[in-house]
Amino acid sequence: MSKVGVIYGSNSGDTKEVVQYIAANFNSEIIDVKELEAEFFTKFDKFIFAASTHGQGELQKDFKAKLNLVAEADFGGKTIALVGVGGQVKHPTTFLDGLVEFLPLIRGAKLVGASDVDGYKFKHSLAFINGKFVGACIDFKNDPEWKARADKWVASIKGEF
Ligand SMILES: Cc1cc2nc3c(=O)[nH]c(=O)nc-3n(C[C@H](O)[C@H](O)[C@H](O)COP(=O)(O)O)c2cc1C
Repeated sequence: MSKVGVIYGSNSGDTKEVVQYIAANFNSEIIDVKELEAEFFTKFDKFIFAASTHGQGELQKDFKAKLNLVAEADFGGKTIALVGVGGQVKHPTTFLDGLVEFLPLIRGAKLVGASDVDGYKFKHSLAFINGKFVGACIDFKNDPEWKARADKWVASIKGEF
């Protein structure tokens, strides 16, 4: 199994906890996006980007501040899976919206890990495209079963990672 580079952005630690739980299933190196440098993208062929949504549907601020590095990286032949953490109860019209900020920047990559609604309730999400979320979607604060959801997602991408 080749090593997976895992990058997360998290305000209060929710996404950090989620991504640590997920990454334990892989041979991985995890970094806080605050530590991200361009060289990290040259070290692996597979990546997981994990970020919460804040503000009015915006990508977590530390990841946003490093999007220039994502835009400049060459993801040709590489595989990426996204993990979004958000809140469907208080933010039902912008649920996980921040996740889509990655999409135009990772065009060269093979994007894997789209997931089903699976009981989540929201009015609108930019991250919900063609009947699927573009990655794992986790409502850490409102979903006591989030680990089962994460397990299911990990099983769905195991063939790719
Ligand atoms: C001010 C504020 C704005 C938020 N806006 C959104 C939002 O637009 N969409 C969403 O899905 N979640 C939103 N959330 C919920 C967070 O994404 C959620 O609490 C998440 O678990 C935080 O994870 P973190 O600690 O890793 O940053 C917001 C939370 C706060 C405090």
